[in-house]
Formats: sequence, structure tokens, C-alpha cells
Amino acid sequence: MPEQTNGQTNGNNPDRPREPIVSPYQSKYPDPMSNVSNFKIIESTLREGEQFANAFFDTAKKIEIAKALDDIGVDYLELTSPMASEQSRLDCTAIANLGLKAKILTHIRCHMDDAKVAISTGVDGLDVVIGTSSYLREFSHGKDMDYITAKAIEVITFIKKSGLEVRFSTEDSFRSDLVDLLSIYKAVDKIGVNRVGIADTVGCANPRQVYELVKTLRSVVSCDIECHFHNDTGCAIANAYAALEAGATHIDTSVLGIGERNGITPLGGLFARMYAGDKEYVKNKYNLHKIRDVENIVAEAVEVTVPFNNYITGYCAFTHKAGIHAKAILNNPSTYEILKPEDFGMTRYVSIGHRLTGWNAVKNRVEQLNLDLTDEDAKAVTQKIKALADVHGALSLDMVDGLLKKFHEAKGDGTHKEVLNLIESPAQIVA
Ligand SMILES: CC(=O)SCCNC(=O)CCNC(=O)[C@H](O)C(C)(C)COP(=O)(O)OP(=O)(O)OC[C@H]1O[C@@H](n2cnc3c(N)ncnc32)[C@H](O)[C@@H]1OP(=O)(O)O
Ligand SMILES: O=C(O)CCC(=O)C(=O)O
Ligand SMILES: [Zn+2]
Repeated sequence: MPEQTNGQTNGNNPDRPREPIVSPYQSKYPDPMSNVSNFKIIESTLREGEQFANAFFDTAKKIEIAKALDDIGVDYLELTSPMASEQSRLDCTAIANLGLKAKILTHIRCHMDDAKVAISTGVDGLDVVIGTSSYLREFSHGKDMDYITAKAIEVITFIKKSGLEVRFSTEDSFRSDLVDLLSIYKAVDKIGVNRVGIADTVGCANPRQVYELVKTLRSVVSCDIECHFHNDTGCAIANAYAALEAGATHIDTSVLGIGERNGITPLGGLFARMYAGDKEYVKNKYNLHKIRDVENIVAEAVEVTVPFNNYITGYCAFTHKAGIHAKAILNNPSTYEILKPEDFGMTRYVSIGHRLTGWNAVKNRVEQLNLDLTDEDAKAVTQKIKALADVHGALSLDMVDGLLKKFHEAKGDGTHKEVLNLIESPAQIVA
């Protein structure tokens, strides 16, 4: 487990170098097609997330999650199809009537019955989907491209007449024939669909493939482009970024990435990635301090813990340990941090009670404790920490503090070196 925070932030010391104002990772020559600095999030915890193995959200929990996501400022909330069950339909209606700032969408098959029921729930828009890969055409719905195109046009036209926003997506896009894809996207763009969607349903796509497909699609349709990426092969965030670089306008996310199998692009991970791409856009548009709250709500609801290495909120996401890192971080946090913890309501922590520690980090703790010790003293205590940690494992911050205080006290009568020599175990520090 991590030690308690010692509150070492050190970013505000006016004597220390300022952080660069512009991210060094920001492209100097942005592509005019790129939407890295201008995109919308379609938050699908209440649709894709409900497909996560452990997920069951009752109405109150759905409303709590919807409100928490709305507070963060996501642009859309996507809800489970009202065709799934009677309660799903009632929940769609309830959330559509909450008066949230986010637009409310529900997700339906490319079918007139689904469209009729979905419209009656009062949502702002419908996300229509149908599989176009040979796998899904043969083994899911059994329809050919002519049928799919005709049905898509019928369903979209009907939804548009009701005045709702409509998106048309091809499921399993990356295993679909490119000519089929472009021709159906062109057909629905022509009749005024608001967005087309690309879905990496099985998580097989890589960022280069995503970039190429989105770039090609961008030159074929004039409507918005939404992208949905599964994370089976670990590319869901990178693929989202590649899609935005190529001109996609909307990205699907879920809290902690929950969804079918191992899920999709996580909301927090997308924030982290986009913050590194265009910090100001992400900071100004979304309430990043709220990400931890919504992750905790969802984690508890689906009975998982937030992973230790989670983007932004994992318990060690802002913990610096090795001495070389600690020294530089204490001088200027940008040395080893691309995300500023305070922008996400998080706290930086410098861990010092272990054998990888260095005297600069220990000296910093001496200053925090307001102890009158020299650099040589800090170096001597550092060596003691390393020796103890070699034998006994990591020392807690309380132990380190105890050691420093004992050493400091003994310095008064000149016995500090002997005191250090006498300590052979952490138990002797607190004794
Ligand atoms: C990749 C994704 O995540 S897509 C979204 C997945 N979401 C869901 O499945 C929502 C929850 N699903 C459900 O509650 C149910 O599956 C329902 C209500 C949608 C349908 O239930 P059922 O009528 O019992 O059918 P079942 O689930 O066994 O099979 C799906 C049916 O939809 C058809 N279908 C599948 N995809 C589509 C589509 N995109 N458009 C139109 N029809 C489709 C299938 O051919 C099949 O039809 P059939 O009844 O003639 O065999
Ligand atoms: O509607 C979409 O675009 C995506 C549907 C889905 O969840 C998927 O294909 O994985
Ligand atoms: Zn999905």
C-alpha cells in the first residue's frame, strides 16, 4: 500500500523554474483536419457499460451516474436500448426527462420497431447500428448490403422526420469491406444523417488503420464522424486519438472503460490522452476534478476496484519513487509529469522510505519538518534508510520522520552518528 501523502507539491516555489506554458508534446504544425482540439464525448457507461459482465444499474444508480457524468461536462450520454426490457424503456424516459445539459441518446438496432419505441422515450437522439462485416451479415442478422442500405435509409428518414438527431453506425467496421462501408456512409450522408459511426467491435484495429479509415471517410461524407473502440488488444485510447487526428468529431467512452468483454476507451484515459494533446481545451471544457468521483461510483456499482495503474486516479498515478526522479520532480514537476495532478483534483506524492531513495528527496523532507540539518546530515540519514530498507523493506513516512527527528535530537548533544549506528531495525525508530 502507498504511504500517506506528505503533501510535497513544490510547484509553487517562485525560486524554482516555471513550467513551460505550451505542452512540448503539442504538434507545432497541426493538421487542419484534426479534431484533437475540438471533439465531443459520447459517454456510454449507461449503454456499453451496462454490457460489462458485472454491471447491473437500477434506476437510482443510472440517474446518479448520469448526473455525475453531466457534472463532468460530457457532451452526450448514450443509454441502453429501450427494447432491452420494460425497465430499460422506463429508465430511458426518466433520464431523458432529467433536464441534464448533456444530450441524451439511446442505442437501437436498424429496425423500425426499435426506432418507434426509442422516439417515444423523449431522448434527444438515436444511435442506430447494424453489422456490416461478413461475420455479422452471415451469423448475426443474415441481411445483405442492399437490404441494410435500404433499411438504414428507411429508419434514418423516419427518425429525422421526428426531429431527433440520428447517427448511423456500421458494427464491426474494420472487418467490413471498404467499398461497402463507403457506399453506405455516402448514402446515409446524402439523406442528412447527423453522424456516421465507425465501430471497432472486436478491438482488432490499430492506430494506423484507424487513421486511414477515418481520413478516407472524412473525404467522403460531410456529416460528423463518431468512433467506438474496443480494447481487446490495448489500442482503445490510441485509436481514439488517431481517429481525432484524422478528423473524427465524436468519441465513445465509458467510465473505467467498462463494456462488453474488456470494454472500450475509458473516459479518464481519454481525458489523460487529450490533455497531453491539448491541455487548455480539455481543462476548459470538462470538469476534470470530478473524474475520481464518477469512477468510484461506477467501480462500487459494478463491484470492482479502480486499478492501481488507472489513468489519473490509480493510487500510484502521481507517486514518484526513484531518487533521480524525486530530485527533479521537487525542482520542477514537469520533469517527470505530463499530467498535473492538481488539474484533476489529485495530489503528487514523493515516496522516500526505500532503497531507491536519494538525499535530495530526504533533504526536502527535512525542510518540510523544519529540522536544522545539513546536506551531509541528509546524506547520512539517506544511507541509513537504504540500509534498513535493504533488510526490512520499505519504511513508512512515519518511520522516516521518526529517524530524522531522532537524528536531529541527537545532534543537539553531538551523538547523532552513534544514534544512527545503533538503529538496526525500523522498530527501534519508534521505540
Ligand atoms: C456491438 C453491440 O454492442 S450492439 C448493442 C448490443 N446491445 C444489445 O444487445 C442490447 C440488449 N439486447 C437485448 O435486450 C436483446 O438482444 C434485444 C431486445 C435487442 C433483441 O432480443 P431478441 O428479439 O430476443 O433477439 P436476440 O437478442 O436473440 O437476437 C437479436 C435479433 O436482432 C437482430 N439484429 C441483430 N443486430 C441487428 C441490427 N443491428 N439491426 C437489426 N436487427 C439486428 C438479429 O437478427 C436477431 O433477430 P431475430 O430475432 O430475427 O433472430
Ligand atoms: O453503435 C456503435 O457504433 C457501436 C456498437 C458497439 O458497441 C460495438 O460495435 O462495439
Ligand atoms: Zn461496443
